[in-house]
Amino acid sequence: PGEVPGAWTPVVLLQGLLLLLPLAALMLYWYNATFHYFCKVGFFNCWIVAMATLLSPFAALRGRSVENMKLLRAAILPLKLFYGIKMQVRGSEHLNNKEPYVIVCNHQASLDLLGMVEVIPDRCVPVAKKELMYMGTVGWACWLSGIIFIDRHKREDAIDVISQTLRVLIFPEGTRNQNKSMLPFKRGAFHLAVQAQVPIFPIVISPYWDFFSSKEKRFTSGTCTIQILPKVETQGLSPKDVPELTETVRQAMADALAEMSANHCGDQHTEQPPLPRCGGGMCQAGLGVHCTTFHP
Ligand SMILES: CCCCCCCCCCCCCCC(=O)SCCNC(=O)CCNC(=O)[C@H](O)C(C)(C)COP(=O)(O)OP(=O)(O)OC[C@H]1O[C@@H](n2cnc3c(N)ncnc32)[C@H](O)[C@@H]1OP(=O)(O)O
Ligand SMILES: CCCCCCCC/C=C\CCCCCCCC(=O)OC[C@@H](O)COP(=O)(O)O
Repeated sequence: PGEVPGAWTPVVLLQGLLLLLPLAALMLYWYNATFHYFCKVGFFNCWIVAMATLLSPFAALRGRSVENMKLLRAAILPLKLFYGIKMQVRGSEHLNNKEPYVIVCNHQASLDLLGMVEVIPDRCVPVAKKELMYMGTVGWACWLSGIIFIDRHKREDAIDVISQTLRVLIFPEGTRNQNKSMLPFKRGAFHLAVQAQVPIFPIVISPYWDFFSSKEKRFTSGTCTIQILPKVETQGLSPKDVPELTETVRQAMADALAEMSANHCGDQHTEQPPLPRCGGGMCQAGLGVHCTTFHP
């Protein structure tokens, strides 16, 4: 008793186990939501690292250039197909603009990259935290693509770096946020637009609740809507207008997010914290947003 019968040597047992392992992984992938989630997130990260490693040498031939953003986009675009995520872009006609501008977008998760590459115009670069620069070949690929890195703890340096580019995509929440409401906005993007007197394009990516949640470890397929809102002009505005401008844009984006949430997720309504209302000054300054929307 206790002895392994002749044919069942440890080697055979090991072989059997090795055969069973992929099968067990496959079963887990289909029937265990958490395992499914980690596989998909793992694949996302591996894809990014692999693509960055493959493409960086080609990008390096050109040197640091916003033209390399095209390579980066091409590498990320197919990911939505692997994940079965349908991207719907609304309002893309608003972005037909040859002049400089500042794009502001809500930031939920790394998955925003999929939405970002759908809409980011040519020669426009995102602003990212400097920690991304140290992520091996990923950081190198980002640097080669002209992505602007800021140290969020060094305000003066960050302001200085952001001010040097004028076709820029900024996540004004400053960090990832999957809550039902948007975080208060950082003001850098709005100062930049006012200083350069260029318009702001607000972009809202619909909530991922119905197919992705890092808290609940859920990642299925689904539809994501990217809404490009009408541009907000800054001509004639001065730095003192920045706080009101920031709240006006945030409110327009919060309204769009609330509408998308209601359409997407039936019973999950967004909870918007009370915000300063769109003031008369901004409306009179012709900010290009429909203030009626802000006074329900
Ligand atoms: C195959 C290839 C693989 C590669 C794939 C990878 C691709 C990745 C690409 C995408 C990356 C996306 C990454 C996203 C992120 O990393 S999000 C994190 C970083 N982003 C931000 O932080 C957003 C930008 N932040 C700002 O603009 C901030 O305003 C900042 C300048 C950093 C200052 O922040 P902070 O001090 O925390 O807060 P406030 O905004 O409240 O500002 C404080 C006071 O400073 C005044 N201020 C701000 N900016 C200016 C300015 N330009 N000029 C003058 N004054 C300014 C502001 O008004 C505040 O003062 P008051 O309170 O108004 O008196
Ligand atoms: C040899 C070294 C190898 C390093 C390997 C690194 C592995 C990294 C793998 C994949 C990286 C995916 C990068 C996607 C970046 C998406 C942008 C993003 O979401 O950044 C977070 C930032 O917005 C806010 O950060 P916080 O929410 O404040 O935190």
